Amino acid sequence: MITMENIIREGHPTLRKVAEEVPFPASDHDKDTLSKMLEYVKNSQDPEISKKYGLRPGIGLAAPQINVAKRMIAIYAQDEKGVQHSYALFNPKIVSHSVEKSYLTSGEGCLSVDRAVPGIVPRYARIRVKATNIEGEKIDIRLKGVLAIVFQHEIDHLNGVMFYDHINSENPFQEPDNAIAID
Ligand SMILES: CNC(=O)c1cccc(C)c1Nc1nc(N2CCN(c3ccccc3Cl)CC2)nc(N2CSC[C@H]2C(=O)NC)n1
Ligand code: NI
Repeated sequence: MITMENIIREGHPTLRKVAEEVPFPASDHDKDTLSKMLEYVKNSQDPEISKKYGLRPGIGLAAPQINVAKRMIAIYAQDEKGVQHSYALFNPKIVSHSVEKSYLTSGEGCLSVDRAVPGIVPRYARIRVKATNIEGEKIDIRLKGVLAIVFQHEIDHLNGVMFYDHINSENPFQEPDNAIAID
């Protein structure tokens, strides 16, 4: 299982690399890695398992965070209706997005960042993502709310981008124009 020892922290060069596309069909090794990434995110949200293994909670994880420079992400999050969503994806790509922005009013955290970095992280409010799931099926999904935010945060990791790269350094709490605040 993946634990915090497997998660690299800011300063490690892999976090600033552009990750490689996963060739198809995905190898059993890559499928196993992606499955373990989803298992981490689920475990990290379980009070007993996260306590037992000292896991920091998260709703998303990208392969570069476990020092694997491949385009793989795992997401386990509830939408605003409380519906649980689970994604283990190869080669996710944002194919279109809204002009309108959104942001988490409490800012963003990252399992590879062992400090709070206060500030508003402007994201696209709605995105369309194409990817291949762990079963090898092509998916084409439209996302909004927290799911849109976590997808953008994790896809950023595949391009060597950290959430705080988006924070306005002059005024970290400046609300972006035309943006939806998400609590
Ligand atoms: C600096 N302020 C803050 O961190 C911050 C502070 C307050 C609120 C928010 C909303 C903040 N922001 C923030 N909180 C989260 N969690 C809230 C707690 N939760 C969780 C915790 C326990 C059990 C189950 C779960 Cl579900 C896990 C997820 N996650 C992210 N991000 C940014 S996008 C990727 C995602 C991620 O997984 N990061 C590790 N941001
Ligand atoms: Ni992160």
